[in-house]
Amino acid sequence: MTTADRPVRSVLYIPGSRPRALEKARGLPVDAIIFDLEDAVSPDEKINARNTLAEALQAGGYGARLRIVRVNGADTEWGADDFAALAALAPDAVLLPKVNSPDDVAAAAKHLEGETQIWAMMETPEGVLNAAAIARAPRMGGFVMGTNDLAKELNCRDRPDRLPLMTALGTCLMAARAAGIPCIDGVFNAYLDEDGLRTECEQGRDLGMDGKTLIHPAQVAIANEVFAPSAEEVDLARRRIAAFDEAVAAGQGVAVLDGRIVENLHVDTARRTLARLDAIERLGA
Ligand SMILES: CC(C)(COP(=O)(O)OP(=O)(O)OC[C@H]1O[C@@H](n2cnc3c(N)ncnc32)[C@H](O)[C@@H]1OP(=O)(O)O)[C@@H](O)C(=O)NCCC(=O)NCCSC(=O)C[C@H](O)C(=O)O
Ligand SMILES: [Mg+2]
Repeated sequence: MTTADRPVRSVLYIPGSRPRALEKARGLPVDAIIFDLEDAVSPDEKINARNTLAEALQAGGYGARLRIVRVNGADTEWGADDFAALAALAPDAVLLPKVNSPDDVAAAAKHLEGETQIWAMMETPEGVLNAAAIARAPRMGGFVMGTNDLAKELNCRDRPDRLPLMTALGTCLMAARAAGIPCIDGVFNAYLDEDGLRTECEQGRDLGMDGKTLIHPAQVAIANEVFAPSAEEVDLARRRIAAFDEAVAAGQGVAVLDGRIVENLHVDTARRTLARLDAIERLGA
């Protein structure tokens, strides 16, 4: 399974400075973990967090979960040392904060060896405007929406329907899809509000997001459920494929199911739904 087609329904941030949380994550059913050295870690904990995280990653135990390390920006006093530490941490991907242009990615790529991918935090207006080029930059493996920073930069209001963020979410999603990389939705800050989280996950799923970034274990089950194909979607996918196969066998190019047409492109979507289900089941196994 490549990172482009593996499930990334639940992507949990863990501050690198919290040993208990780093331990707990080994048993959480998350698809991916962002081990954070940036905004979840206070300046006086930065060096300690890097060392604590190195110990945790070297000890291992994270199984098939995608291991992503978010470093501090190259323009900060910690960025260069974070990057230097990556060789020993050997994560699947490094997540760059506040990416503004493909040049930011190219500069980071020069310091990486092996297969390590680069993922980009999409959280600045300039980054969003350059999303298509960033998505095609060297080693680019995925986008993570930074909706808190975006809201700050846009000076927009915090609305439950996220209307002010829709342009940025749609632009980044479009760029990610054109480049064939995943796009993960931003965090829902009220981590004990299950109904609010579910509504926002549903919205992200409706938009086409691949998963949700999370900040607390209590959010994992809802993201895993919403970003997996539902029983109804799986049933419809199977019936569409069967109806189309039957139509083709009868010499027709279009089938009709439940009063709606089914064309080739709907069958592609149906097959993708079933492939997603398979990938989730394989990851669980
Ligand atoms: C929000 C928190 C500070 C709450 O922590 P805490 O008070 O410890 O919560 P609980 O007591 O309810 O925790 C229960 C147990 O769960 C473990 N735990 C808590 N959080 C995590 C976690 N993220 N990963 C793994 N495990 C976690 C606790 O250790 C407890 O375990 P146990 O002792 O066994 O019972 C805290 O959740 C937290 O710090 N969350 C992460 C915050 C974070 O990472 N923020 C930065 C990312 S958001 C961002 O920057 C996005 C982007 O850049 C943007 O711009 O939008
Ligand atoms: Mg941010």
